[in-house]
Amino acid sequence: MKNSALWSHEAGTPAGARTTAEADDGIRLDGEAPLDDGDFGFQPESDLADPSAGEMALEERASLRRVAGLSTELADITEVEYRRLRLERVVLVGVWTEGDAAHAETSLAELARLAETAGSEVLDGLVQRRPRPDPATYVGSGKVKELRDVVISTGADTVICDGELSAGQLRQLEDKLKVKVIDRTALILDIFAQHASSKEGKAQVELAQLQYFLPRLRGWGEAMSRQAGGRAGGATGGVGTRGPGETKLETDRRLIHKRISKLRKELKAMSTVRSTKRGRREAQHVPGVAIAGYTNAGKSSLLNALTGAGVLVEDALFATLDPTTRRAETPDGRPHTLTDTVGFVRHLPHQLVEAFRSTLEEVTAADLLVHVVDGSEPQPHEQVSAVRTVVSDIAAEHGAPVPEELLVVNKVDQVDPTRIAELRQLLPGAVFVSSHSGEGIANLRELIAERLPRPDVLIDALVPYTRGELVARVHAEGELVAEEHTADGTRLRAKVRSDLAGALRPFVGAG
Ligand SMILES: Nc1nc2c(ncn2[C@@H]2O[C@H](COP(=O)(O)OP(=O)(O)OP(=O)(O)O)[C@@H](O)[C@H]2O)c(=O)[nH]1
Ligand SMILES: [Mg+2]
Repeated sequence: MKNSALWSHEAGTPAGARTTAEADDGIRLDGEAPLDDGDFGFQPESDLADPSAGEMALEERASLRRVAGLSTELADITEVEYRRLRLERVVLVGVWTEGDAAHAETSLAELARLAETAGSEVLDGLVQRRPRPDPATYVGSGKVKELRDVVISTGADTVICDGELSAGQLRQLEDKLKVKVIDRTALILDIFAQHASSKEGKAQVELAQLQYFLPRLRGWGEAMSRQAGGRAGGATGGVGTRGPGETKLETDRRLIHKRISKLRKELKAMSTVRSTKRGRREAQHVPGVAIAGYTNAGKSSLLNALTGAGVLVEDALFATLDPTTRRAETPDGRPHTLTDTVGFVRHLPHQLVEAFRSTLEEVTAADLLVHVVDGSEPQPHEQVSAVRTVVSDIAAEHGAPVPEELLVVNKVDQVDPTRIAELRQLLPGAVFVSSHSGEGIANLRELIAERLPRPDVLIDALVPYTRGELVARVHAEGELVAEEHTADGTRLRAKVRSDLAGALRPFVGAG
């Protein structure tokens, strides 16, 4: 008992929950009141007259929230109905293996945010302190009964575990708890499924879901179909009937494998289109800036603040899945691109990292990484390191160097000055901005300009009038020092990149 205190969150969001010792082996976290309406807390910005593309997308998303049980191309596979999880009233449970109480609390609060983003109502949250998750039931077997009591007393229909569980763990827990059990990975995949809107995004999510699902087909599928049978009034067999037979499982597995390879092929074609586009930008020597960071840090808001792009902003996790690229100019007039990217999270499911490879390449292919951190978060440095881990993993996988990083602390309008002073210590070298108030944005533009790669070869050339396209390229790509129109052509002194310098070589020193 000593090391296995069950913690409890009352209904509602545990963010900012108080901690009160209750008994020697148990602590109850009395949370705040539950969110009173089914809304997800978006405050439309009243100062914007026209709805931007992002706002329209948001409206659309809001009106389409929680569509359950959609059939898909794979509808003949029994388990596929679970690909869109029907989470309604959930109890969260985590195993706290290391770190202090605050860590356990933050982790569960994040799980609650994820669950709410997926559209469910969080009824309670429990954390068990133990050295490692139980191999059979995730929480200790003794605690499963306690968890069952919480499920009964709250009327929950789903339990969400704060980790990635094996098929066996999921099945055993479902057997004992008699409600649906899912893990953090499935929850994140569900959010991605709800938010995917482009063809590429949808294919990426489906691939990730199938890959997650495949190894869990047998054990989990059995429990699931039994449960579904019970809920659906016995259509596929009531409680106690067996799951899909071995032959059925084999068929399902084959179908899923087939679908996976089809998706892989499609994604490969789409990624070629994306890299061709990027290649064209690179060929034009337009430097690329990627805006990356933890989910909900304000990456899309920052893109909007820097370019007026009007992309979707939402107080939800993983609002952005499709990268948006906008052209921008430095204050001294140099063109570059800014790309808003998909957010990161602690322990980003590896299936998603793999499926979203081409999207994530936008990050590692950038000349500069603007790494956005939410300054109002209690543990921003942990989010910073979670992001850096994913970025360096992707870079290593591609054999690419990690792009230079500019750390930006956002939402300073929500942070008091003492905390800002603390953050300056904690995150040295960071720039402080507010995408909402515009504070620090001009300074950020200057810093981006400073950090962007500059043309570095100084040339002095006399370009004949028949080669006007070279003069145009110097204007577009280089930094002009002096220009003079002579009888023999245009005399240019400029700083350019090495390949343009090469093209100009025949005319260097000709005057
Ligand atoms: N107070 C305040 N809120 C901000 C600021 N920037 C963004 N937000 C809010 O933070 C939430 C998330 O903003 P987004 O721009 O959607 O964040 P994101 O990083 O793109 O999120 P994902 O795409 O979901 O990963 C929204 O509710 C924004 O209104 C800021 O400077 N100040
Ligand atoms: Mg976003």
